[in-house]
Amino acid sequence: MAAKIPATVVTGFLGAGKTTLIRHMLQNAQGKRIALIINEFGDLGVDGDILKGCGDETCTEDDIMELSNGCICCTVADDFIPTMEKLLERENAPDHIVIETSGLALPQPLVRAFNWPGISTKVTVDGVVTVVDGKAVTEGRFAHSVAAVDAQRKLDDNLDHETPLSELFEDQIACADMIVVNKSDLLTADEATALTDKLKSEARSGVQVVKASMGALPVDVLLGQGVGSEGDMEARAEVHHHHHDDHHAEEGEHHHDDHDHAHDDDQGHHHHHDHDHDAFESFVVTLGEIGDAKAFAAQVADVIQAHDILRLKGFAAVEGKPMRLTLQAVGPRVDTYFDQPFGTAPRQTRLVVIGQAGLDRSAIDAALRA
Ligand SMILES: Nc1nc2c(ncn2[C@@H]2O[C@H](COP(=O)(O)OP(=O)(O)OP(=O)(O)O)[C@@H](O)[C@H]2O)c(=O)[nH]1
Repeated sequence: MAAKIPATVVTGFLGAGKTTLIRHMLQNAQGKRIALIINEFGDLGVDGDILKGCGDETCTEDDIMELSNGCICCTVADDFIPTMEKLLERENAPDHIVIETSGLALPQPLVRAFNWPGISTKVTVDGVVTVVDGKAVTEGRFAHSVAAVDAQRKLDDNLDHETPLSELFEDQIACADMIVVNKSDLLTADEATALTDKLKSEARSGVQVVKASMGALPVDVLLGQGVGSEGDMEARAEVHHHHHDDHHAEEGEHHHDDHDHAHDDDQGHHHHHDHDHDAFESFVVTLGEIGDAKAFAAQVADVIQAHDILRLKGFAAVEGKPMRLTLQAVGPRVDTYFDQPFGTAPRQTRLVVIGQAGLDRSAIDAALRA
């Protein structure tokens, strides 16, 4: 049986920066063929056009499918599943599928849909990425414009949950495998750290929380998480939701404020986009042979934990083994397997370490050598 195609679910409120993040990903896809499924809303949705105009040859118009019949999680069976089936029937299957949910979608029903017969054998959820508007959340709102989120809600006839924003936010956090604190260019370093720590404490253990500006994440960090999220739905419990008759009055009072400031961000006064490239760093550690594969994997897991490493991958030479040990780590999970003989290549261990800027390279290096 062919390997399952990995699918990444990108969720987060209206304006959090999902489209910006996906656009950055497409422009840095390194030849990966990515198909997009976008959940759009009437006039508010221009994401498809933005992404089609990204001009990247790894993503042609044919690779973008739009679901415009309303909230993806409320129309899973009618809309999402058939679209997915169509995509999977194609002759040249994509390397990766990325699904952008609308801001109001509950991610859980969508992820659960990957357990459906006909889908479950062909695709797996690589990871759920929740994009958070760092500025708005720091200021105690959830979205840049709560009024715009409410407008989106009203436009959607198919939306059958009137979940308060705070609960939607909790759901999006509870379902995340990676949380992106976006718009960190609008935060002070202290604010960004405080929010990151808070979200880490609220998320399930092992969930990566990363800061980003303009969704600029290395594609290696974003894709290839290999979680299989559909397999552990119990861990991603939804908070208790009230349906239909709920008046979610608590949100009403913010409307005026939001209106006044609705376009602040578009002025660009406080943006420091030239810092984007400093946000992540990677370096290579080269070692000689290692003694024992299992012990080394455990050691790597400890180093990852101690130094907040996002990704670590490469291969190792194991004493007495002719094969190369491939090592892939996402957060605290380390996968290893022997992939090919070294042949004439030097029997070295080479590991690429990826993390947010500020990694303590010499300490990491020393810990991996220990
Ligand atoms: N300052 C700043 N602005 C950002 C950042 N990321 C996105 N934006 C801006 O925020 C606005 C919304 O970004 P989008 O990527 O469209 O957000 P979205 O989550 O896709 O929103 P919808 O598709 O409408 O749900 C745009 O004007 C972006 O340029 C960021 O990191 N910093």
